[in-house]
Amino acid sequence: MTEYETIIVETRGRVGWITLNRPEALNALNSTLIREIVTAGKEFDHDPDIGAIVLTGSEKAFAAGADIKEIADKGYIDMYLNDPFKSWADFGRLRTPAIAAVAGFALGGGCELAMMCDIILAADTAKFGQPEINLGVIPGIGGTQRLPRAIGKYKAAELVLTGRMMGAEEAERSGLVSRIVPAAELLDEAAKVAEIIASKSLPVVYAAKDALQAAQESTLAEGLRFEKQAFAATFALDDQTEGMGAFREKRTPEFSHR
Ligand SMILES: CC(C)=CC(=O)SCCNC(=O)CCNC(=O)[C@H](O)C(C)(C)COP(=O)(O)OP(=O)(O)OC[C@H]1O[C@@H](n2cnc3c(N)ncnc32)[C@H](O)[C@@H]1OP(=O)(O)O
Repeated sequence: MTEYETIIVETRGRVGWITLNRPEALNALNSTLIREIVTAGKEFDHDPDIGAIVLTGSEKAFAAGADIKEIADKGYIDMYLNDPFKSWADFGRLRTPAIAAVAGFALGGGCELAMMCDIILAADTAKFGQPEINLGVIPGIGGTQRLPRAIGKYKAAELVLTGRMMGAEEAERSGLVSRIVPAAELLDEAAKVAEIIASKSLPVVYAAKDALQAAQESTLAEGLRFEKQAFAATFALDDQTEGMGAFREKRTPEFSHR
């Protein structure tokens, strides 16, 4: 089992939990934290006994963005050729559904990390934003691409160009978060959602996630073609026979993940 310095990694049943743990810096994403989140995510992704991942921070901050103190003195070549953020692409490619449970600040890279997840549950204390413009830079790990897709061009432009933060209610109204829950219930709700997903057939969950991803990355015609194939492929699975058989027999399905 890998040892971690800046995150807490646990397995609860079929759910893998990653808790960011740099409270002194509001979970600012330094190179160690980035490496550890990506490593833990990939380890869960390779474990067939894990059916969902929850990613969370503290009550005060999910993550306050890239570690400004670590990158402040870097130059163009450091950021472009040596790209300290390139491993985030691996997190974005995880096949296991990831749920971001966000309380407090999710800013800059923190907001971008939440948007790499499939579901965002927000505590009523959550605050989202892309304040990079205040630092003389722009978002660098997907903010200018995923935010407009999530909340629309005009809302995203206002946030990215002004650096304004938005609270949980505005984020929910805008379509950035799946649901708001009272802060005290955030982790229990995230656990419930994750356990429900993890109770389904793993290959079918992967297929559903792939199809949802295709909706973000392709035209409607391409996405519909992708869905048609993926849907037909589920009929090759034992779990389709089990799921539909269980419905006919009025019992709960027992998926074998095959
Ligand atoms: C991914 C890419 C490409 C870009 C980015 O993400 S750039 C970063 C974007 N994020 C920000 O600009 C947010 C920066 N943080 C803040 O504005 C504030 O900390 C706050 C509004 C989130 C919270 O303010 P508060 O007054 O409640 O707390 P602080 O005293 O400011 O913070 C406590 C402690 O944490 C350190 N901190 C906070 N954020 C970062 C960060 N992003 N990088 C490094 N360190 C951070 C802060 O300096 C302070 O520690 P010290 O007292 O030891 O300085």
